[in-house]
Amino acid sequence: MTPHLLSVSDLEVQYRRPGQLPTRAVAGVSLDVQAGEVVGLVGESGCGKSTLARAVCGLTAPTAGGIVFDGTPVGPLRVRRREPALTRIQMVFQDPYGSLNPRRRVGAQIADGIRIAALRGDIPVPESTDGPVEHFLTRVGLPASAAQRFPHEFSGGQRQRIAIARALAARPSLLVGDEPISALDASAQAQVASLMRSLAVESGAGLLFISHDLSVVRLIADRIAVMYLGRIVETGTTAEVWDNPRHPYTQALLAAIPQPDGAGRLPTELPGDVPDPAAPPSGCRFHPRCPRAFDGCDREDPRLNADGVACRLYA
Ligand SMILES: Nc1ncnc2c1ncn2[C@@H]1O[C@H](COP(=O)(O)OP(=O)(O)OP(=O)(O)O)[C@@H](O)[C@H]1O
Repeated sequence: MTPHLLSVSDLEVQYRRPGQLPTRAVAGVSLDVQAGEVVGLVGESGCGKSTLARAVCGLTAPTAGGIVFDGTPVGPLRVRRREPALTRIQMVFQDPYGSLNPRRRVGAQIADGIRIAALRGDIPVPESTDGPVEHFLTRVGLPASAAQRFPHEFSGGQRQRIAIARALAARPSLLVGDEPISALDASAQAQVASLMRSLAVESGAGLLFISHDLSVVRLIADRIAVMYLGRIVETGTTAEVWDNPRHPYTQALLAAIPQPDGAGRLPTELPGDVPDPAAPPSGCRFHPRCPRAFDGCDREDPRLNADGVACRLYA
């Protein structure tokens, strides 16, 4: 069997602040991504998606568990030492304003990615980066003239395309998109998501695409993992999760997607907000909001079963 490109096992990430209870933002997550595969990670704000993404990229230290990327353990120390192998993970963030340098021309920023790949020895050091920069701009649907301009001269969607071009220029084998479309207007969202999918798949890279929007994720993902309060509560192929959601939380997420006729897709409503991960509910973390909770859900804490669902209804 081919080893996974990315293998996350039983990962825990806690934030500790003096005088406060530790926040277990990621509370035992296992997740794999294969080369050429698109995995969508969905869940409400605060469920730990960004923390998981940052740990995968070596930007946040795990408290327990492991992350192995292409046979190499990932940890902040390895990233700080600038281990070349880990530059094969490239991240696209929610806010391209924050991730692009406003004072540098777009071409120079994409050239940084090209130099990263050259330093790693994956491509020869180019005599000039002009040609490769134009190539990556074209791949993300921007004209060559964009290289001479500055980020503020572009729309949000175009800036995100620039961030994607810069990430791709570093020849990643794993692309991690942390809410890369949530700051974009509706018309740009599906375009940018589809672009990330096609460019990742064409180059044989894996894509971990994080979003709170299940309706966009299902357009591009091969598999979906649904996260709730630091845990994955359901995982399966996109068709399985979309057509036959089993966990009451997944059902509720789907129910919240507006339909053309104004009605929800499923007759389920989800009360309340995601609880504070510093003081999670006892038993199943979802039980206080679960419309299908029954006796014992406040005591037993279900883990993902062999069918990819963490719920006592399917024990
Ligand atoms: N640096 C930090 N220090 C303390 N707590 C943090 C820190 N970063 C995140 N948290 C907490 O960890 C939990 C998970 O946050 P995280 O940002 O990973 O979730 P998310 O699902 O990505 O949400 P969002 O989409 O709003 O970013 C939240 O309760 C958040 O308040």
